[in-house]
Amino acid sequence: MKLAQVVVDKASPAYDKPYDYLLPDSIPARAGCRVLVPFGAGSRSRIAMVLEIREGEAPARAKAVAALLDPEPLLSEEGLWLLRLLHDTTFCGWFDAVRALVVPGAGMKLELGITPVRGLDPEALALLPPDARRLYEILCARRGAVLEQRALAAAGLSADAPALAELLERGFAKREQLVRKRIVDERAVMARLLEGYGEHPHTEKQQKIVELLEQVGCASVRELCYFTGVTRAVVDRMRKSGMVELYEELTPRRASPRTAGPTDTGPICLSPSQQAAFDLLSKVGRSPKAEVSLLHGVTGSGKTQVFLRLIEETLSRGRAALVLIPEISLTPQTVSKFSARFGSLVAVLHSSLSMTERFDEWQRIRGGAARIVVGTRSAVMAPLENIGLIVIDEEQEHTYHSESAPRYHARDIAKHRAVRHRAHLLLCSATPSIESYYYALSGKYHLACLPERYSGNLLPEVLTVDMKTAPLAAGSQTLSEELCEQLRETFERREQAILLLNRRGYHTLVKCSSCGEVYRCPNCSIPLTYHAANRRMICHYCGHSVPADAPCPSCKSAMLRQTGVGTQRVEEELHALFPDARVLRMDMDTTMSRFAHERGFGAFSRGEYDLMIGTQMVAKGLDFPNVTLVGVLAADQSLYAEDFRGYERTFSLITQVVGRCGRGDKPGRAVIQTFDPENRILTLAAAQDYRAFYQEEIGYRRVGLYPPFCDIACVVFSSVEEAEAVRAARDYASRFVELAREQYSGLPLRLLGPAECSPYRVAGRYRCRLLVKCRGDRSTRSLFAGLFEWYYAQRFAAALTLDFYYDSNV
Ligand SMILES: Nc1ncnc2c1ncn2[C@@H]1O[C@H](COP(=O)(O)OP(=O)(O)OP(=O)(O)O)[C@@H](O)[C@H]1O
Ligand SMILES: [Zn+2]
Ligand SMILES: [Zn+2]
Repeated sequence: MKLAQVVVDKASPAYDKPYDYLLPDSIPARAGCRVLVPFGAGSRSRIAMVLEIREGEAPARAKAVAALLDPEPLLSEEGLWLLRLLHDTTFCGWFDAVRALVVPGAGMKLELGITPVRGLDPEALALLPPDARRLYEILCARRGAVLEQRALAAAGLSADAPALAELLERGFAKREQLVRKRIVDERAVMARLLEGYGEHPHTEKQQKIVELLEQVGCASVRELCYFTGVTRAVVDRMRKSGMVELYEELTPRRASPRTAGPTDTGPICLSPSQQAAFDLLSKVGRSPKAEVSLLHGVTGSGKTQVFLRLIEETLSRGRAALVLIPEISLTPQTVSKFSARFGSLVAVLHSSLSMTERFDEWQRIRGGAARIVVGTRSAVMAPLENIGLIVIDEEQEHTYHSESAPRYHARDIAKHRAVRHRAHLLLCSATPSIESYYYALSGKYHLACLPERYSGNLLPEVLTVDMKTAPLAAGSQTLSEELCEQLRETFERREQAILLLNRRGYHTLVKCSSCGEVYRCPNCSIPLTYHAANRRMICHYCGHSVPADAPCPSCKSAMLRQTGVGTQRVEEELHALFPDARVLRMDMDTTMSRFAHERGFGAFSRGEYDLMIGTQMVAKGLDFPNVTLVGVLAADQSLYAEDFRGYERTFSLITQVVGRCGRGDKPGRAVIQTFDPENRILTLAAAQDYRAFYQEEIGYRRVGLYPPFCDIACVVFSSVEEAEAVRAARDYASRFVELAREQYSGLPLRLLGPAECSPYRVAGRYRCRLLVKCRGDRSTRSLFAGLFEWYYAQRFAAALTLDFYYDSNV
């Protein structure tokens, strides 16, 4: 008896596990294919992923697989292995993992459709209320099943109108499930049935198409062939005999800016220190085992050139390369470097691609046409084969950690894949994570260094301005005289400047001038931010907004005064101070549209602006040779995060932004404005002394027991009911202590909390947190798995959610 072990989409957590189904001989499913299976109450069809097919005894009351959805496996053997890895290490739902591995263009979903029951007694029809009758007539006028929402909309009825329930109850219509495949063809040739199709004699194959079209109304020819298993010729014959008509539907699509052939084909010449780093790394890359290296190079040292050479070498050995970059805003520059050198061998994957583009790229990777994949976090799952090199640029960036399920860290997945492929994993950064540097020093990683800039320039000279005493520029509340003087000189020399302000909006706080109350979001425990563009106060967590002239919520006084600064405010001050300077603002508000980054950075690099001001997206990775001044406003901002990585992040941010200037042939200078000039982190970042920062920080991590000396698991409970979140966190904590004592007594574990998250309330939900310091081994995972099982058996209120983050260190 053939059995298919499957995991099922939309299974509730308590039932989310592999199940065995009988696999009839008529269904040629393989591991990695999706199938339809009867599941749950009423045995409705659900989409499922086949993990494994084997011969075995059928379990009692086993059900059978109902249909095959993918004739070719969607997940390769490695894909299935990654699926298990994601599930077992991040404790996500099985289908969360499937979705992380499968490109959305290949996704499908089940939807509810309704079909009318035809040929009923006209008298019975006449007795229906008018709404129900209209709906019934609309259903009858269409072929096959109609999506519920669509039918209701066509009848002008709301979703809760009784008409639909009436039709269903009285047997005038049936509900049925439709599988909708969401493949997006570039230019889809669509097919639909023509009037009178039933009168033509037709073959069995043609009957299959008729049935499918009766069900879905229309479908692309590709989908028709795919689902029915017939060839295109069958459809063509039906067109000739007048049963179906074919028509073209254009899905809008952006021409990819990728150049076809490489435009930069000359040899990559390396400086002596780049050459030395390359020689070391290339030797590591030839090792028959998986290896990890850290390339630690100061800002502007040319790390990109070094790994471009490594990629070239990897390709010449017939192996593929995967390159991860932290943020989409950095993509245009990096991608153009790659396509210039490798042309269409490069595939690009990031989250702001359209479905079609992503699906195209995914197919080029799977088909082997693309041998280099460049992308953000999720690209680490790319179905690339025979990987020889994985590069993670700016490896310390938190964007490599996924904030929704599956909550994986790209670096962890990359490590596992490197082992599987016996590949070389190369981590690059000017400010590596403390963990990576620790491993590099301890010999677990290979370490290559680029101690000086490619241009031969020194690192920028840094001036720290104490905002408690320094004079402000005339008419400004945010810019010191010193910074303005530097800006003036830079503009006079026709050079460019970058200003970093780590907050968006105009003024951050909105305060009542009579009672002093700060205007807070009613759903979240954080203050609202004023945005001049639409004159509203907005919550950056949940999007809640109120008009700027709303009265004070506690005293109803209309007097609301704003304090603090944001990018818009600084932009206005700059316009007043430097009326001739061309200022480009880059923050989340100005770059919402898909191509805004490309346009903005492109214009800046062509010299169309003198000054770029923005949030952290202007701080990292960018390479503009004409930038000679960097200013940091409110440098202390991110120092006070409660997270243990707060210092690391601040150090990195400041070092990186300072590193944006003086990269060409002219020296750079940076001005850091702060209220806390004595602060150690700031002083170290100003000196750009990574080694000294590391020495301090690693001592603190060792004493406080933080990574790399342990792993950290974070369990967050949230609910609209405060008491519920608190109780769940407490119960979980006591269950944890019990289990740890009874079954895992030898494990090194430390439980902290429950404590309130910061902010405590987001989008109306209260959030409580437990921290567990632990060691990332099998027993620890089994302890957490046991706790999950316990949790789902507790029948906590459905509105309560548990989020689990595991912060492992490579
Ligand atoms: N071997 C080389 N040949 C020609 N140009 C080079 C070479 N190495 C570096 N450069 C140039 O030096 C500049 C800095 O290089 P790159 O952007 O790779 O630095 P980086 O180490 O990635 O810096 P950061 O960490 O600050 O992003 C770039 O303009 C790059 O083109
Ligand atoms: Zn007030
Ligand atoms: Zn809010």
